[in-house]
Amino acid sequence: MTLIDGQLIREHVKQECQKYKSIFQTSQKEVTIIRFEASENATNELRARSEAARISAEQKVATFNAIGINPNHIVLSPNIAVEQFDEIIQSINEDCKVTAAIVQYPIPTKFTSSIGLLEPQKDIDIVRRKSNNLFESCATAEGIARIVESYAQRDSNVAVVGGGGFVGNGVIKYLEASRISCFCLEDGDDLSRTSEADIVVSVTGRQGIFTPYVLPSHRLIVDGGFTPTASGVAGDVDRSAYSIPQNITPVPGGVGPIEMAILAERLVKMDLGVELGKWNYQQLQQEQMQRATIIAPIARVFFAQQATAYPQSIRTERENLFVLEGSNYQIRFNSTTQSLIVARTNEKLTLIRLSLASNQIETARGITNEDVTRWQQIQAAIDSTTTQSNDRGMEL
Ligand SMILES: Nc1nc2c(c(=O)[nH]1)N[C@@H](CN(C=O)c1ccc(C(=O)N[C@@H](CCC(=O)O)C(=O)O)cc1)CN2
Repeated sequence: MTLIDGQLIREHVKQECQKYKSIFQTSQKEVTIIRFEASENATNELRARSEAARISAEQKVATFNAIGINPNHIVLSPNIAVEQFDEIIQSINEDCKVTAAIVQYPIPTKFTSSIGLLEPQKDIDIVRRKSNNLFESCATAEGIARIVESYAQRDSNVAVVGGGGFVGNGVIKYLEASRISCFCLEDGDDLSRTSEADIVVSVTGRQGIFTPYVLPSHRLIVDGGFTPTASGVAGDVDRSAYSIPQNITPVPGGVGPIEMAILAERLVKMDLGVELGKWNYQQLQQEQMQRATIIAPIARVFFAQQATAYPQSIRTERENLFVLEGSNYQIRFNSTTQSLIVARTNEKLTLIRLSLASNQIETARGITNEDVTRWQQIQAAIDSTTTQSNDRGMEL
């Protein structure tokens, strides 16, 4: 089983967007993200969906910030008057600084007709549920279809479980446009019919419905569920079934970050009319692995050398966690898991995770060609140690 890393795609698209960042920053364009709080008498299910909307909205804020667009995150009470909400939508339509707007689902029913007022050219996530001349369906549906395309073969058949809903319906439209054979199953249908497919997409939002008992071995499972629970976030696929398919998008870390990548691509298209190149997950992954294969051994040797020659340069963050930090990168060594992590200083994202026990690269994402060049310079500095080092060792 291989876990498909949605963050790898998100980081790739973020990098692609960097060349437009200064244009966005200069123009001071904005994206509005509107979210409703759960009402006091909301059911537990509705509360969970509102919490998912909050998490998703915060991910959007981070994504838009990263590419130089100002996010304006508005949180509304479900008790405001419909006329008040209509005015908010009208002001978005009239404000030329606002490039795009997203209203997070769930949307209280009394506001659903107001969504139709949103200017179609600003509807980046097709929340009006009507395609505009830019996009066919919501970003989640496009992201799921793009992952399926990365794995589909000529004779593939895709089961879309929850295919009658908004996201599922969008997935089917995208797959049909790409001439990928698919069929729809509804929540409540016999899930064993997924055995007719080599790829399964599940967008029911029913946590853990895919247990090992209903899941034969597939080429790919795309889990579009996201249900916050007391013990963490759950997808439609039960954790106990993760080892069965050949490839699976995990929750969290799968479809969520892929959706953010699609929104970033869409923003570039909406605001600048630029269509970014289509990514293929397996190609991106290969590229990242190649870059990580160059960097990981350099990081390993560098950490070992610094730990031996300049032990004072290693910070003990926890009993089992030792950190070497430079102005560009951090190397973290976990003595319990025997793994080495390379990250950028001041960023949480793991670029590379290397298992020292197996010498396997377990994670590789967000690595640019510039990173490879920098690490090759570090390698050159290691090779000519005495000329480059000072009493703290070499700069990372
Ligand atoms: N108009 C829209 N409404 C809503 C959307 C949306 O995309 N457009 N999303 C849903 C909630 N949702 C899926 O159903 C969702 C939840 C979370 C994420 C996400 O980015 N998750 C990340 C981060 C997880 C974390 O920090 O714990 C991940 O999976 O890694 C995306 C979508 C609500 N309404």
